[in-house]
Amino acid sequence: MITISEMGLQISGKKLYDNVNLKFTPGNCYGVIGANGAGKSTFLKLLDGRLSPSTGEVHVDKNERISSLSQDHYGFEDQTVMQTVIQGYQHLADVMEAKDALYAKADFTEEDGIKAADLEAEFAEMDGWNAEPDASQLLQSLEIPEEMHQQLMSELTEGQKVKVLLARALFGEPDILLLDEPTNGLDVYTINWLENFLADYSKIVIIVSHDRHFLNQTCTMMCDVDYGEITMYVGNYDFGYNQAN
Ligand SMILES: Nc1ncnc2c1ncn2[C@@H]1O[C@H](COP(=O)(O)OP(=O)(O)OP(=O)(O)O)[C@@H](O)[C@H]1O
Repeated sequence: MITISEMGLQISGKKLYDNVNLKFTPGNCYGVIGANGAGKSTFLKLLDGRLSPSTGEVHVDKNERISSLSQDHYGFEDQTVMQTVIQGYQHLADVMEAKDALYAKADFTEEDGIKAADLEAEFAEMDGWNAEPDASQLLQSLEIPEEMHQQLMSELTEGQKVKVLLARALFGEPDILLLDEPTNGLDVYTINWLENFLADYSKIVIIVSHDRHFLNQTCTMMCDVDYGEITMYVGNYDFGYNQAN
């Protein structure tokens, strides 16, 4: 769950939000709407900790993992497709790497054995043994075939990169999924696929999008950012629009 209490934010002397109080609960998909420059993307940055509020609090339950869709299409050029997806679950990727480094040691000590056992337990708890098959399945359902999974991101087309970054965000069932303009650069087939994926998702999803059709298909709640306030209402985009007019 995410709880926002008396939250305010000023950027460069400009008040963006004032005294915002909201709760986000699992099983809901929230659409964030508002005029250009109202503060929709900045709101996502407050949720995933890239920004801190000037006043009040943004509280995320301990042990809840947040995953954000990366907008940086060229940020992973020297990684393989598979690495890019798995690193979306950073802690899992770190444990995988630490384990591999330990086993690669020429002078593996008793102490290393104890460390390795701890890492193995943590790895199993995160369902690490299924990480590659799960990532592979996710990629294939996004039409990135198996023979591309060990290719470097630099070898992919722009459209393929967008799909891999989407797989990276969705990988490992994050507790909180933040999607800023997820339909940008996606073909109609993939947009439909994502709509179906989100319809079945039981965690918290928060989407910033100008794509009204997509918001109508996916959202159960809307957050309207307007003049420093964020108002939450039940329903999808059209439902809220009809209520307000
Ligand atoms: N790091 C920053 N420094 C200064 N101003 C910023 C910074 N980040 C955001 N802003 C300003 O805060 C306001 C909100 O920006 P934000 O990108 O959140 O808006 P938005 O609602 O997502 O807009 P759009 O729909 O155009 O993407 C804008 O006026 C923007 O210029």
